[in-house]
Amino acid sequence: MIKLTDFSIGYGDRMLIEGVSTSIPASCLTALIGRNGAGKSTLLRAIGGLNPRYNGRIEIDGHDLRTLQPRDMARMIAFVTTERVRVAGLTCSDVVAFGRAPYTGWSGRLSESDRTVVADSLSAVGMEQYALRRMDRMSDGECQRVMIARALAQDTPAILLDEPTSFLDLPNRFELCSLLASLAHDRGKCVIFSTHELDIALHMADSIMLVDSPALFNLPVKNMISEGHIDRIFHLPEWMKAGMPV
Ligand SMILES: Nc1ncnc2c1ncn2[C@@H]1O[C@H](COP(=O)(O)OP(=O)(O)OP(=O)(O)O)[C@@H](O)[C@H]1O
Repeated sequence: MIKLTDFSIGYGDRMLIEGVSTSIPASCLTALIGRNGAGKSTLLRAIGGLNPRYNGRIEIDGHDLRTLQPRDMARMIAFVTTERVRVAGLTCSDVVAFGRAPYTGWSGRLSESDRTVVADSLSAVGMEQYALRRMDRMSDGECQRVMIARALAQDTPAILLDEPTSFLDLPNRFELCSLLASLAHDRGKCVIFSTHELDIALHMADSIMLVDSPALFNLPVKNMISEGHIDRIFHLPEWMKAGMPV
């Protein structure tokens, strides 16, 4: 689904990731982890088409990212950032409807089928009853669900999320990750989310991408643990190691 070939990225003389080739498949929930400043957001933004200053090649479903037109790109990848859309007066439904922009004409007018997609997307994240509620009156957890509904409405094979669980309490973190897992497993999407929550990454994801600058490891969770990468990078205390999946 997403393929990096001889991929390098950095700022100035500082390489964050260098000479990496790897693939991230569809139907897979991948957690992107690494220490602070390792380059997680930089990598995610590059894959999402928001940072073209990389070397090598990024392919989405066989298309070179550099050759995709913005509208085609928006039909391939949805990006959920930590920013919240809280424009006064906008309803949740309005915000989710933005996700249909790659499919509507210049007027942005929604067809009947666009409206159905918006309603279905809100329903998929359990927010159908919030459709007409104002975004500026949503809690962080509710807001995050609406932003994911917007990504769903974009109807892309890949969804990238930059730290989607920050600001959420523990039950909501696990609930949100369960939702992401079901999008991957039941809808066949390629879902990549960056996180600092190691327990969530290790217990909820199928695969882990670990930025160990300038290397990038991309392995199933169990291999990532058994090969010692987690221990080496995060220096886990014994009590936490005991709770890791084996
Ligand atoms: N526009 C920029 N120009 C120069 N350096 C940058 C720029 N953006 C980020 N950096 C630096 O690149 C490094 C990686 O940043 P990035 O935000 O990708 O890391 P991260 O792994 O997401 O970090 P965190 O876990 O702290 O959110 C950091 O040292 C950061 O200071």
